[in-house]
Formats: sequence, structure tokens, C-alpha cells
Amino acid sequence: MKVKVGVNGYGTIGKRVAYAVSKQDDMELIGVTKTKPDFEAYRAKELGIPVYAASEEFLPRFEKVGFEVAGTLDDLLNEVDVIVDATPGGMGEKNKALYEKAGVKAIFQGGEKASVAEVSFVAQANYEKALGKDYVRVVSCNTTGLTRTLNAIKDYIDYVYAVMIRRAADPNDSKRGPVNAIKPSVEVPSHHGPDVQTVLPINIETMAFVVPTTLMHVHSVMIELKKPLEAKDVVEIFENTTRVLLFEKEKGFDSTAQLIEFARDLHREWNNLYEIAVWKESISVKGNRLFYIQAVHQESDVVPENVDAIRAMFELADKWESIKKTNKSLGILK
Ligand SMILES: NC(=O)C1=CN([C@@H]2O[C@H](COP(=O)(O)OP(=O)(O)OC[C@H]3O[C@@H](n4cnc5c(N)ncnc54)[C@H](OP(=O)(O)O)[C@@H]3O)[C@@H](O)[C@H]2O)C=CC1
Ligand SMILES: O=C(OP(=O)(O)O)[C@H](O)COP(=O)(O)O
Repeated sequence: MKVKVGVNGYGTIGKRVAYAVSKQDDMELIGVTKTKPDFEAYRAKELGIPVYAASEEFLPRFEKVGFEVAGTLDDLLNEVDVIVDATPGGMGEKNKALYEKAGVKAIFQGGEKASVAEVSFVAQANYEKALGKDYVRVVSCNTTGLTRTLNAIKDYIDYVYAVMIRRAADPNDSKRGPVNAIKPSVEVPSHHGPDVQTVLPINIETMAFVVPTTLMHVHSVMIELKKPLEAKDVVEIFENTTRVLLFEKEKGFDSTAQLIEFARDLHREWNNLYEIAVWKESISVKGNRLFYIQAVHQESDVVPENVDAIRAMFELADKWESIKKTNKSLGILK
């Protein structure tokens, strides 16, 4: 059985999830929605992806330029087993009533509140919790990044303090752009700490700042340990953790710029770096405190999570079978 998948919201995350779904042999991409017939809609059509209007109210935009849509979101919902909602943050909650009415399962993204779904999800941390569920939320890109590395060392954690240095906007976003400022989230903790706790029951406090860059987020992670751990042990644990890669400054990885260049050199689609990038030299232990620095490619780290969430919701595979399958299909290095 192939699970029939629709994507509502074909933007930064939606187009990458649609691509990833099309690479799975146990899933079929039925279509995506657009609110307008812009270049992304034409490109989807060129790729053979049926394009649906995000609602009836948007149909005149398509009719005006003679862009033939396959129907509206309601029609797409009639065709699919699951809808991946990748609309702007907060919109998924409003859309949920439509999904419930159509009787389709739904995956929401990190811009939604945890309460929108039955479970908040990061595959390697809590795949089993999503088995058979109807509504799952893939947590935000930063939360996914934190959870991947913290889950690997969770047995050693007493308390985590992490500072998120967030990119101001995605590269394609000409409305928000990089701001000429450093913008703190004055709410402490930032949403990331409580969000990690929706997946992983650990003590964690987070603070966040937006800075003028579009490439990636960077996290400065400080952990009070409850039992001894050496830096070399952490290196070994991360080396054996899926979707986490170690990068060395000594090899020229000075900044997020070289990490993105690495993804370009791999000829990754959209230079996606699905893996969380930890600077190896930053992993240090001082007494009972562990420090490390990691970078998160905000446009892509949640993409494999959406694929695994679908498998869990339809009980198509167990945790490691799904993670391995998704990794292989997307060229994830380990
Ligand atoms: N970008 C990021 O770094 C990350 C984002 N997320 C989360 O993913 C979600 C989507 O974010 P992102 O992809 O960045 O957002 P984008 O703005 O890039 O894409 C959202 C898409 O939703 C579509 N849309 C707008 N209005 C409607 C509507 N009324 N009905 C249906 N679709 C609509 C737009 O389509 P159209 O182009 O047709 O107008 C747009 O392409 C959010 O919850 C966000 O928090 C999670 C991790 C990282
Ligand atoms: O999920 C993200 O960030 P977050 O983990 O800081 O909420 C994405 O980078 C989206 O962030 P945005 O809400 O600034 O577009």
C-alpha cells in the first residue's frame, strides 16, 4: 500500500517535503496547493505535480492567467490519506477543521502550538509516540536541532541552557530580509525550551536572538551533567547519532557559509543540509559542564521528520527502518 500524500502550502518547507515524499517508494504525492499562479506553481506543474487552489476564493487568480488547477483543497483532501500542512505559522490550527471534516490525517509544522496535534515529533527521539496517530506536529527547525543532539546524551543531562542565534529570514524572503540589528526574544525562555520538552522530558532553558543572516541558525549549548562524561565520549556519541554530523574548523568549516558550501558540493537539492552540524572542536567538558556549538539548516532539517511522521502515522515501518529508508532516499550521510 502506498500512502497518498497532499501538501497544503507549497513554500519553503512544503516544496521540500513534497520532493522528499516523491522519493519514497511507500508514498505517493497526490498534489500540492498554491494561493497564486507564481513561478513556483508553474515549476510544480513542470515537475508533473498536480496543483490545487488553496481554497475556492483563490480560483479567479488561476483562471485569470489560464492556469489549469486540478481542483481546490477540498478536492485534494478527497484524494489523500494524509495532508502535510506547511502553511504559515498559526494557519494550520485553522485548517484543522477542514482536515477533520474530510477525515484525513494531518501533519502540522513547528509554527503551530503543540496543542494542535496529539504528539510533537522528532523521529529519533519519539517515533513510537506517533504510531497510528491522526494528528502529529513536527517541531520547529531549532527545536528539531536541539532535540537531535540532546536526545543522544539525555541520560547525562541534569540541566540544559541554550542560546539560539537565529537567521533573520530565509534566502528567498525579500519582505523580512536580514535586519540590520540584533533582535532579542525578550520572552525567557524562548519557545524552544518548552518545545523541546514536548518531545524530550529534560530540564532546559533557552534564550534567542535574531541576527542579520539567511543561511542557518547557530546554537550555543551549555549542559550541567548529572554523571561524568568526557569530550571524547560526546564526540563518539555524536559520531554514532543519525542526522548529526561533526565538522572541524581545522578543515575550513569556519562558519555557516562553509557548511552551506559543503551541501552545495554534495549537489544536494536546494543545498539542503538535513543533518545538524556540530563543530567538533567546540565540544568541551569543564568539570560537570558540557559545551558545544551547532548549526541548523532551517529550510531542511525538518523535512526527513515529516517523512518519518507519515510512516509512523500509518505504521508502515518501525523507527529505525523508517529513519534508514528516509536517510537513504535523501542522501543523508548517516
Ligand atoms: N522556513 C523555516 O525556516 C521553517 C519553517 N517552519 C514552519 O513551517 C511552516 C511553513 O513555513 P514556511 O515554509 O517557512 O512558510 P512559507 O511562507 O515559505 O510558505 C508557506 C506557504 O503557505 C502558502 N499559503 C499562504 N496562505 C495560505 C493559505 N491561506 N492556504 C494555504 N496555503 C497558504 C503560501 O503559498 P503561496 O506561495 O501559494 O502563496 C506559502 O508558499 C510554519 O509553521 C513555520 O513555522 C519550520 C521549520 C523551519
Ligand atoms: O522554525 C523555525 O524557527 P524557530 O525554531 O526559531 O521557531 C524556522 O526557522 C521559522 O522561523 P521564523 O518563524 O523566524 O520564520
